[in-house]
Amino acid sequence: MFAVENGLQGDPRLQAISDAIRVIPHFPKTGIMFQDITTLLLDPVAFKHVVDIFVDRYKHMNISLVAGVEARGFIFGPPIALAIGAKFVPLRKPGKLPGRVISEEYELEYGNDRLEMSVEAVKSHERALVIDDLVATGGTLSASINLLERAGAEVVECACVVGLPKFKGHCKLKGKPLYVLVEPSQLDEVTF
Ligand SMILES: O=P(O)(O)OC[C@H]1O[C@H](OP(=O)(O)OP(=O)(O)O)[C@H](O)[C@@H]1O
Ligand SMILES: Nc1ncnc2[nH]cnc12
Repeated sequence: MFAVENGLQGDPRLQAISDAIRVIPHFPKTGIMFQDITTLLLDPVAFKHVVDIFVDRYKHMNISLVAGVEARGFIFGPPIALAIGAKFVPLRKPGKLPGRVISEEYELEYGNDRLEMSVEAVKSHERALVIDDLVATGGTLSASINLLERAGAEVVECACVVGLPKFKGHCKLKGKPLYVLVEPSQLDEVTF
C-alpha cells in the first residue's frame, strides 16, 4: 500500500483495508493485476472501516444522492447513503433499468461498456456523490458524472476504495474531486 493524500495518513484503518484486499494476477485477462474487494467483504471490521470513513467525510456535505456503479458500487454505496440520509441511485449496465433511462458509453482498462440511469431518479440541482470500489482509467466515473450532470445534478465528489494511480483516472473527471482510500504497492499494480 502507498500513502494516499486523503487526510488519513497514519490511520491504521487504511492498512487493515489494504491488507483485506486480495490481488489476483492475470484476472480476468493476462496482464491485469485484479484488486479483489470480495475478501474485504469477508472481514467485517475492515468493511466497516470503509463505510465509517466515507460516512464521516460526507455526512455534513449536504449530499442528497449517492450514485453507485454496477456492480461493485452497489456494495459500498447503499450503507453510505443510508448513514448520511441520502437516496441511492443505481447506475446500471445496459438493458437492466425499466422506464426512461439515459445512457453513456465509456472505455475500460479491459474493454468498452455503457452505463444507464433512470431519469426520474434525479432532481435538478441535487448534490450527488459517486461511489465505486475502484478507479483505474476513470472511464466509469467519467460516464457516471456525465449521466448525473445531464439529469441536472451537481456532482460533489467521486469516492473509491482503491485507486490505480498509473492510469491517471482523476484526469478524466472534468475537475471533480476524487477521494481514494488506498493504492496498491507498485508490485501489485504492474501489468506484464
Ligand atoms: O476506472 P475504470 O477504468 O473505468 O475502471 C473501473 C471500473 O472497472 C470495474 O468494474 P467493471 O466494469 O469491471 O464491472 P463489474 O463491477 O461489473 O465487474 C470497477 O468496479 C470499476 O467500476
Ligand atoms: N485492476 C483491476 N482490479 C479490479 N477491478 C478493476 N477494474 C478495472 N481494473 C481493475
